[in-house]
Amino acid sequence: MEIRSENPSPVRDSSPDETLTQHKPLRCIVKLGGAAITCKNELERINEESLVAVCHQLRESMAPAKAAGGAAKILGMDWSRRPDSHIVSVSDEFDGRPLLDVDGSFIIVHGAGSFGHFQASRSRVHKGGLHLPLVQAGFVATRISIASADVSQIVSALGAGFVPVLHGDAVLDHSQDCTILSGDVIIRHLAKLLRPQYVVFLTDVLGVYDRPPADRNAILVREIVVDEEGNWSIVRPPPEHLTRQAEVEISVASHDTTGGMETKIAEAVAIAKLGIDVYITMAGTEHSLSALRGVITTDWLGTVIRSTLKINMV
Ligand SMILES: Nc1ncnc2c1ncn2[C@@H]1O[C@H](COP(=O)(O)OP(=O)(O)OP(=O)(O)O)[C@@H](O)[C@H]1O
Ligand SMILES: C=C(C)CCOP(=O)(O)O
Repeated sequence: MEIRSENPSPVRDSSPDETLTQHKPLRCIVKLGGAAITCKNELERINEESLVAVCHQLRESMAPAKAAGGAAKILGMDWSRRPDSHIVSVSDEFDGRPLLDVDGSFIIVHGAGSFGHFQASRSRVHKGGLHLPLVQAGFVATRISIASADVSQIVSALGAGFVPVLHGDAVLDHSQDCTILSGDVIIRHLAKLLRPQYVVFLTDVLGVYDRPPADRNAILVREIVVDEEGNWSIVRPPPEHLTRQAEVEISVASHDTTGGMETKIAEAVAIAKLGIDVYITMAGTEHSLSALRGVITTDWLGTVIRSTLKINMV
């Protein structure tokens, strides 16, 4: 079974030789899904409660063992809160460890959610046609709707101990001149280049269901395996427990320009094929914290997507 993303990928695939070397191994690439951190059906509205919860969990997961779960021991230098002052604020517990004292081996990619998708879908930027005035206008409007991030220096930023924060965008494209590049696709390419230990997709539902989760009979798919060819199959619950056996039915919001859950599964499968475990779960829950830590227990709720090769090796 294979799901193909509707959008052509504007990012060129790399050969294994192009795998980038870094100072220390990348622990995790995490997607903060737009469905979780924004109110995806309301134009440009952040879901602050969810975003704050996710940020706390990220900080907890990234903190070195000494600080995990305890008081933050970080040298703060946030001038943005005091624009007329150059005073450096130092947390009371500061004990001489360096600025940004986090385990820097994380990359965060956030979804657009209610930013970008509305503008892009109204002007059909994801379908190409940059010569059309409406598409040109939509291309600009989409880019204005989300703040920019410098993607080109990810490895240097990691090497310097920073946590790169990226996002999808309206981009120029070889095959249809312009399109919308999803954060989900960016993650697949980064995973191929940087080989994180695991990848986490946080969204507004617990994982992949056998049908749209709005259906109250929908069943959570707990585990999907991917073979060497990239074909995937559900192993937990056993397919015979599912109404549609090996298939999942997916609905995508009309203003979603990047394929919604369908794209996420396709990208997650491609990542798992590389031998990298992928966890999809709900943001701001105990399950997202476990996923961010890379510690999955039997009572964990979410969808694990992993390679059959890895399972055979265990
Ligand atoms: N079979 C399914 N299983 C799981 N979720 C599904 C399914 N069908 C539809 N969905 C919907 O997919 C949505 C999550 O996908 P979506 O791409 O919107 O997530 P996101 O990554 O958080 O958002 P964004 O792409 O804006 O960053 C959920 O809101 C859910 O209702
Ligand atoms: C500008 C847009 C709409 C980027 C979309 O990225 P995604 O929400 O990660 O799929």
